[in-house]
Order: sequence, then C-alpha cells, then structure tokens
Amino acid sequence: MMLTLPSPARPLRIGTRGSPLALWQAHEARRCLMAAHDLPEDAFEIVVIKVTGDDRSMIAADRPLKEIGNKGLFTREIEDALLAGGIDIAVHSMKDMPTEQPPGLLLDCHLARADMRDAFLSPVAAGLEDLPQGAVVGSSSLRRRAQLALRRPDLRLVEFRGNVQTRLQKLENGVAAATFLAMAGLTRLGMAHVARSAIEPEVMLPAVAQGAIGVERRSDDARVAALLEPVHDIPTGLQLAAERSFLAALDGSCETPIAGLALLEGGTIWLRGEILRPDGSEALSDAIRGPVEDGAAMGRELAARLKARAPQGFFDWRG
Ligand SMILES: NCc1[nH]cc(CCC(=O)O)c1CC(=O)O
Repeated sequence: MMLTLPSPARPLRIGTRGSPLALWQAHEARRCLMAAHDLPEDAFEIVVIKVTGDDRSMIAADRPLKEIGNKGLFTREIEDALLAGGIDIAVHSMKDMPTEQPPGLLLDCHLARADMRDAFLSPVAAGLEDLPQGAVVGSSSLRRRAQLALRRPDLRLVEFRGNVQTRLQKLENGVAAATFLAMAGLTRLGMAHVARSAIEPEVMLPAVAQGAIGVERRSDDARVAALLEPVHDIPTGLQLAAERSFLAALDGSCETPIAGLALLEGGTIWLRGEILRPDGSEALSDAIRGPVEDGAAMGRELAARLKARAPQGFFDWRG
C-alpha cells in the first residue's frame, strides 16, 4: 500500500489534554513521527481538547479523584473527538488509560518508556526512610497511599493534588513533609531536580504502565496504523501487555490500589504485582517469569494467584 503522508496542507491532527505534561507528550509523539517519516513540524497539528477532569470549577481541589468520576475521566472526551474524526490520533499517559478501549479505538502504539519509578519530594528528608515519625505525607493516589500506610503505618496521609508547582508550594508551606510523583512526568517537564530521590520498585512498586506514552487511533484507520508502526517501541509494548493484562484481570484502573511492573531480561519477562487494602493494613504480592510473547497470559496468571490468596472482602474497594 502506498502510504499517504501528512503534509502542511493536510496535517495529521494530534489530540491531547492541555496540561503541560500532556502537551509535552503530544509534542514527543510528533517528534517521533517527524523523525520516522522525515516530515516537517507543520505536517502535524496539535489539537488541545478540554476535558472534564481539567476543569477546576467542576472539581473541588480537596476531593479525591476516585470519588469524582469513573474510569477514563480524563480520556473520554478525547476518545469521543477521535471517534468523531475531529482528530486523527490521541496521545495519552498509559497509566491513566482504562485497560479496554471503546469499540472502534485501538491503543497499541507505545513510545519508548521512560523512568517508571516514583519520585520522592520533600524539603525535610532525602528518602522515605528518613521521614520523621508521624510525618504528614500528601498523596491522592490510592496505590501510593496504601503502599505508604503499609510500609510506614506511623505516617499521616492527606489528600494532595494539583500541578507540580502547587504541590511544591504546599510542601514549602508545611502542609505536608513529603509527596510523591512519577519520575517520568517530572523529567518530561524538566523538573527531575525537584525529586530528592527515586524510589526503587523493590521499595514501592510503581503503577501499571507508569512512564509509558500511548498513541490511540481508530481501529479502521489503516493509513494511521501504517504511520504509527515505526514509532511503536516493541519492548515497551511487551511490558505493557503483561502489566495491563494483570490489571484487567483484577478489574483494576489507575484508581485502584494495585501496582505492577514487567521488566525484560533477554527473552524473558519478569512481572511483579502487588494488590493492597486501601488502608495499607494488608498487601499481597507475587512475581512470575515467562517468555516475552506470553505477557498477557502471565498477567492473568499472576492475577489469579493473588486472587486465590486474597482473604474474604479484600477486593471491597471495587465499586
Ligand atoms: N495520574 C496522573 C499521571 N498520569 C501520568 C503521570 C506521570 C507520567 C507517567 O507516569 O507516564 C501522572 C502524574 C504522576 O503520577 O506523577
């Protein structure tokens, strides 16, 4: 098939949210596509789509996100624009993406994954282990809150949201002694230096797909499929297949206390998973190794093993 490339006269429209991180990621997808097809910048148009989750007037800043919307809060409007043909592709943080896409859409193109670790931010401590007894920690991530409560039951957790600047200001003002963000997001915003340290997966297993960017398209758009093919990073795709199948088998999302990380070791995938009670009173974790092409089956198997060990009521956080 002859591939009709986008041009300044007929640019490929890239849909994204308007946050600084989302915009950076949309520009990164454009850079990858420009390089892969030797195209100028104006062969692509970045289309900012305002989504419900971005509208501060609709969301009280102190309300946990998990109470506000269901899965896909930040992505549904972008997917609607993609389905309606207003944009040609949509760029997302894979961590925020539901494990299943709406009929008619595919999310099988992944840019090379960045640092998947969580970052530790604090004016008073160099790492989690240095935090004084009883310190206040800010986070709105159910996973991070549960992992912290499990490891440091003495800490006091408070809701913490907003952009990086808002959070740093809160730390500065003493609202909390520490908070956590994804290393990938900080690095992309040129702010890796505000992290006091990166937390190793052995200490806090990251969210499924953390640090990975996905490019979504219409399933029937063969031209866009061909355009995206050279920018897909195969190792990232293999990691995400394992991690997202683990999350899907647990009926999880980015708003559930579940962590998972797949690493490639030669021809093998090493998949680790953790599920927690939201209050951190209990956690179950396990790991599995298998051939790289078996990621999806391994994710399901790891989920089944953890489910089999889970006591009655362990999954009560599932609404
Ligand atoms: N849910 C918010 C979100 N979605 C993706 C990232 C960071 C970038 C990434 O993980 O790819 C973040 C912020 C954070 O957790 O610090």
